[in-house]
Amino acid sequence: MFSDLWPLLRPYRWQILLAFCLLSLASAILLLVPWAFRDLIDQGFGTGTAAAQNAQDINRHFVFICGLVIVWALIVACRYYIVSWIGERVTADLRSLVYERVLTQSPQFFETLQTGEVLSRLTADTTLIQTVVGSSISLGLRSLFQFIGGMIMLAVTSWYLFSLNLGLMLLLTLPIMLIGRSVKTLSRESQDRIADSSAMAGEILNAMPTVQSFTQEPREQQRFRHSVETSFKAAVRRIRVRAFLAAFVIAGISAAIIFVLWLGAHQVTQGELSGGELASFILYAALVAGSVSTIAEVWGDIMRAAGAAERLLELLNSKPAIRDPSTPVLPSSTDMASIKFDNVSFYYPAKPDQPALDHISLEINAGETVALVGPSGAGKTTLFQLLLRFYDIFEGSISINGLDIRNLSLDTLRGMIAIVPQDPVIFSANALENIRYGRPDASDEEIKHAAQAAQAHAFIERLPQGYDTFLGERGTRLSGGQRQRIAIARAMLKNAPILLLDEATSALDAESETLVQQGLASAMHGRTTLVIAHRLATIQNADRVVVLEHGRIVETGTPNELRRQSGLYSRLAKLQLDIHPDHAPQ
Ligand SMILES: Nc1ncnc2c1ncn2[C@@H]1O[C@H](COP(=O)(O)OP(=O)(O)OP(=O)(O)O)[C@@H](O)[C@H]1O
Repeated sequence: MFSDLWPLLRPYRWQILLAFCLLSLASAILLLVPWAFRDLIDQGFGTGTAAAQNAQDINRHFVFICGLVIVWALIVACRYYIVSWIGERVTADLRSLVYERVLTQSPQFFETLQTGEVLSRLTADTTLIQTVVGSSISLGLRSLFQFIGGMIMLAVTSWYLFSLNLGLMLLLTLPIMLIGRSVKTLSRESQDRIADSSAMAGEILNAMPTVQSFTQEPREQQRFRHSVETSFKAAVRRIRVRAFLAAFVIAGISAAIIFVLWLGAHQVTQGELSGGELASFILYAALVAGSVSTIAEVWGDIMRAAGAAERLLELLNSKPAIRDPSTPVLPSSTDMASIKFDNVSFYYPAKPDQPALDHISLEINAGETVALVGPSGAGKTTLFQLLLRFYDIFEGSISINGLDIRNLSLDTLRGMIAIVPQDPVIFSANALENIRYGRPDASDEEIKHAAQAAQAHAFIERLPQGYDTFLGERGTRLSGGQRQRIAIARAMLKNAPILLLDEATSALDAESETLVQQGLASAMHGRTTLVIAHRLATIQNADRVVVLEHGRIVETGTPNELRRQSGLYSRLAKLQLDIHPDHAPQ
């Protein structure tokens, strides 16, 4: 498990080595202290020497001990700094890496994993790992050194007492390991529950207006409380086991040491051991006991982090379903684009038995405007998703300029397409930056030009700080129609050869729609455009209309041709256009 994290630690191996050296040094110094005490007791208080000599010896020993402690403190400070630095660094890298992997995932991934869950992994799980890398491991290693050193010094001081002690401790190891393992499982469970509540909160906070308009706040609070309680219970299960582990370790080790000391005390009375030896044995034993209880604690932490690491590695190792081809083909031209859907069939992974598209064949010439029409759920948006290669098709092929899109790099493919989605996203930035999202290197002038074409310029100018006005998270300060116009400006700025409009003007009033249509008409000029529209009035200028129903193409032709037939289009046209004589085509 932790070996999988090694690539993250590798760049900092020199810092780790330095920390390791400081750790060894600090432990070695600490181990010298009881030794100095032994000398102090046995030689400093030694009988038969002159009182003045005695006092000098005591002073010398104390100066030595003070010196040791000061050096020790300095080394501890350096080690603390380096180890915490490594912990923070590795966590920061891990967060960025996980985020980077998540960003490359295809939509299918996000269908099953909620964003709140990803956020919880990015924050809560990485924090656990930070605790372990940034403190627990160093604490554990220090204790391990102290433990090993302490045991060696115990052996040097009294072999007999040491071997007894060692035997008793070995007996305790197995149960400690077993309990540690169950901490890991319980920890994973508790992290999972925390992620559940984050996911729930994330979803609800994104839907506050709906929650409040249906006055569902008490119910949502209840649901969240329930979820938090579940994660609390999972945490309590983990804490219980850890508490038991701590009690077991402290009681077991202390009992072993006390037993050994009891024997030692008898040895002193029988003259087999000096008072100083027993004193230093006690100090070493205390050191060993202290380090064992720290190791147990750290072991619990490590097992807990192992649970978190498992969840993070799942994210790190999940391969995106849609990947670049190993040797992407470079298109000869990206200025113009013809599109060909050849016998395309597609099922969404979540609905494997119901085709979203069923043997679709459609050729669109460069510069042509094709409107996609059809009832809700007919598969219009799906065509866009497939063209952007958000999903791979099961049968047939999609090509641009004669090149199968699976042979193009995702950057090239998506760079050739500008889309105005059904529900445009506005980022928490100002108007200028929101439009610039379409082409990050665009100048302010180009942005304003695109805004003018999308009929967004006038309303942006009227905002309190014009183009510098912050549009709020998810564009809550804009109306639906204004959001659409920002999205249209963004797509226009991208200046790509293919333009996809998914009900791009559905939220506009008739007047702005006419204006935006004019802007769009100039954007469509020379571009291959696919327009999804429910309002047939908006697609009267399309070169061709393709009518979809149940994932199949049922009619194609110019708007006027289709109106003259007695198919689905003419039925829809009768319903929509004939009752709005203003919009009826001439
Ligand atoms: N991510 C998804 N997972 C599973 N099924 C999906 C997914 N997205 C869409 N579908 C289904 O695929 C079918 C086609 O959906 P699509 O969004 O392409 O329809 P549409 O013609 O664009 O509809 P509308 O006009 O309402 O936007 C529908 O039955 C829909 O339920």
